[in-house]
Amino acid sequence: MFPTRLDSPVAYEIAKAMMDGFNRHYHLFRSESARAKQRFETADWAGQQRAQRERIEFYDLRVRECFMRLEREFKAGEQPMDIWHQVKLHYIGLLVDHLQPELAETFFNSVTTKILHRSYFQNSFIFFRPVVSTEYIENNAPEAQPTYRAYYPTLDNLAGVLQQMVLDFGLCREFEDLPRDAALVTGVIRPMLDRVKVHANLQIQVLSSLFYRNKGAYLIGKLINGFTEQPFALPILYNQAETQLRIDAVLHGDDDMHVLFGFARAYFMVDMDIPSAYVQFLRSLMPRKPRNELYNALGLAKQGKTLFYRDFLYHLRHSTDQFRIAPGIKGMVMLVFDLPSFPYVFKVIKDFYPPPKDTSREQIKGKYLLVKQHDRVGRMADTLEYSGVAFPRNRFTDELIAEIEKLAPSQLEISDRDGDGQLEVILKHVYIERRMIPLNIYLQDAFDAGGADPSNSSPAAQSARAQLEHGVIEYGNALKDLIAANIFPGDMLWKNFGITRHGKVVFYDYDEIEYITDCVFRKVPKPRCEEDEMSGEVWYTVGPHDVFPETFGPFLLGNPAVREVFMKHHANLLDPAFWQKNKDRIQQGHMFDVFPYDQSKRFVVSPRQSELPESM
Ligand SMILES: Nc1ncnc2c1ncn2[C@@H]1O[C@H](COP(=O)(O)OP(=O)(O)OP(=O)(O)O)[C@@H](O)[C@H]1O
Repeated sequence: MFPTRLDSPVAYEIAKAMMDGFNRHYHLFRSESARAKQRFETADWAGQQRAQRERIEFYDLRVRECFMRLEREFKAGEQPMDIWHQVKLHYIGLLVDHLQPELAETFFNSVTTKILHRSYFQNSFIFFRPVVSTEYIENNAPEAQPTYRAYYPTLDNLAGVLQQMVLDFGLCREFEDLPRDAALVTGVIRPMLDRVKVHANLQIQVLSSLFYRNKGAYLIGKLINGFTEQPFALPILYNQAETQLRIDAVLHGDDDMHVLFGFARAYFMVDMDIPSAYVQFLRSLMPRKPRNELYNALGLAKQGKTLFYRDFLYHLRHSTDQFRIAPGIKGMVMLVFDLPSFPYVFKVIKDFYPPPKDTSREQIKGKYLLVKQHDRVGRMADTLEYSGVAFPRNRFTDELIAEIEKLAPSQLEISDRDGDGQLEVILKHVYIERRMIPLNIYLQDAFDAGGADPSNSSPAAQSARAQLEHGVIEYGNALKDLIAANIFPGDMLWKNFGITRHGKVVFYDYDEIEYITDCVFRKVPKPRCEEDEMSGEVWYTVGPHDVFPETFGPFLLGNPAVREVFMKHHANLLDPAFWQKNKDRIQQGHMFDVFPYDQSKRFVVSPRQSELPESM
């Protein structure tokens, strides 16, 4: 299919313009990420959040810019296919020795699918899989940083080496007491080397850029001894007076790392020359984490999306089960389905929403976009948004097809789009997110196993009680973290939250989300007369942004065991004054800390804690 001669000058020019477009994108993306260091050093938290939000837009802006240049300068859309084939070969040539070839391939796909008719990108014209390897890429420029640095401590000088390792990041802000912190870190790391043979290769490898997010900077590395590798992260935060730095904890082991890099958190800002090398290093720390999620965590969401789709197609080819309506209570706004063998759910916005839902497709998309751009503080699932997704028809249950036909007919096409004789289900617009156990199901399982029955003391009932307690406490913690992030979930029912593999409660129903600062928290007014008191109806006027926290109880706390746990840990969530106090703080410009790790891991819990919503 490809030409044997590259004889078109315009083809080279188009390829070059496209590569220039990508290089400009990565340059801007990287500069913005690199500036995170300075924002951290000057404690510019509002700037850090703004940059995190704005950087998400960069990719689409650059794709549009490049598309317009190609149309303007080369009438790209009118070029015949044999010229496009030459464009691709030239582009591949330009990828040799490129430091971000996989990202540049994705950029080519984004631009060409905007220009060319669908039939071209069906026939493998775009990069369906990587053409250029990302292995062993190095930047040999003299000023280039290596991807990671290695340190060779002994058992005796570990603290000194750790101290040097931190200083090598050259942060222009003093530490309160770095020798103290290095000793504390040593206190956690040193026992990992107790009772094991110390091998000749004992070393610490650390990625050469810090990972910035909100008010923290994270040093990411691993301790290697023999064939054992122990991943760790050191969060660097400000002290209480916000004048000097300190190391706040040592996060280590699988769970800590997965929570830090979780899919429900904002993307990190990292100054990287060779992102694939960062991903490879991170994967050595978290081998079970899909590469798409690591690219996402690094802010390279388009690459994450590309890799997710490749993983998905690969999974489809190597599985035989059928898509089905997702377990749990059906949504009023979203039609949700999943493939049992695959850990994600697919969400389609319905065409009709029954009362009391008063919304529109555009409003719902707006809310999902808000979440994408907002700091998700580990409590709101990230979503991947796709349009025109095709699935094999024979993998859909008839029940699911009937459900889509009934509830979202405008989104559905069943056809043989690419003419290969296979019927496809093509969905116009889909959100995809990690599958969790809906919290209502999680609690129901605990009830079914006797967790809410105080007279049952069997081991199964005790473990169910622990499950119930964990779910309810974590639910309240999730609400409080959302408050800290200025988010009011709107619909707080258990079914709108899920439990992750690591036991975190995460919110996933965004259509009624509001900023806390837009809400009006009110006490339920006192009845004016007996008639008011007896009335089953709401007798007082309610504004569109009014929220009455005292009324949450009847919806949430019908079960006495649930009520008991909730009231013990989170009674303040039913108090309008609590919500109002936090709203005031946010309005005064305060940015709460949200820690991607358990409080018990912190070296010092500062008095600042008492100012925060109570879970934190
Ligand atoms: N990430 C997920 N993991 C597992 N199940 C999910 C997930 N997202 C949604 N579900 C299931 O699909 C149902 C509906 O999803 P969702 O709450 O997003 O829809 P909705 O239409 O916005 O709901 P509502 O009617 O409350 O507004 C949930 O109650 C849950 O059972």
